[in-house]
Amino acid sequence: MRFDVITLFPEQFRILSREGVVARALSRGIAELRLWNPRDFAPGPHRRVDDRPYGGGPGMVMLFEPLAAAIAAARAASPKSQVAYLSPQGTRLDQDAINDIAAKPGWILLAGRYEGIDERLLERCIDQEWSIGDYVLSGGELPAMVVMDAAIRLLPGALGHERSAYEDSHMSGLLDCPHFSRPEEIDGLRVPKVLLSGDHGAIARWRRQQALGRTWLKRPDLLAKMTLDQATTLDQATTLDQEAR
Ligand SMILES: NC(=O)c1ccc(NCc2ccccc2)nc1
Repeated sequence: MRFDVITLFPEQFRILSREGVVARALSRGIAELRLWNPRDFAPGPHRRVDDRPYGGGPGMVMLFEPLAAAIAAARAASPKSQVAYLSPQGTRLDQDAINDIAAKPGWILLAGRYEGIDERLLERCIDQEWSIGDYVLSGGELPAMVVMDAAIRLLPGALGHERSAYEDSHMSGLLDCPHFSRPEEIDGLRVPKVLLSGDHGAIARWRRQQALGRTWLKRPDLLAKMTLDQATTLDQATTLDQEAR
């Protein structure tokens, strides 16, 4: 999978190639990253990439021409990739959206700065607009890295243990179950007995019921997406959860 990122701050992306799942995927060729700086496409001696907004108001707007030229260069290098712009005005991403993103051959990600970009870029050059949440950051670079991390970890071979990506909570539409490791007892707090039983069926059931119970208590909105039959086991889970407490 190939990511082309258009950014005024390419140095920020060094962090991805240093350590962790994304760095390993990049070094193994499971994913590729290429950076494009709009300033390299800005004409004239001053190579301007931003200017004041028509109509007045605070801050600066990223100019059409350098971004359009950078996007065209990235499209030429990655003809199968669509262009996605990271902005608070974009479609909210969730795990389903990330799954779809990870299924594509590549993406050209546009990381905006300042107050945003000239609106005509959205008309002429951008295919999709995404938001990682309802808050404003100083730039689209971190959202771009969030999307890359969430998508790359789903690629075959990216995680040491394949199954852990697909057993993730949000992969099942539920929140995650509790996790425990050594020691068995900390300050009077013990590991649930079922996890020490070696009974993998009981353990799997307990984990599922815990995930259902937690989702019901903390994120009932996620349950709205689930079918009725799955939700009925919820009652059992909540009872079990009360018994376990
Ligand atoms: N919530 C997000 O995904 C997000 C994306 C970008 C961003 N900052 C850059 C920017 C600011 C204003 C207009 C367009 C881009 N902040 C948050």
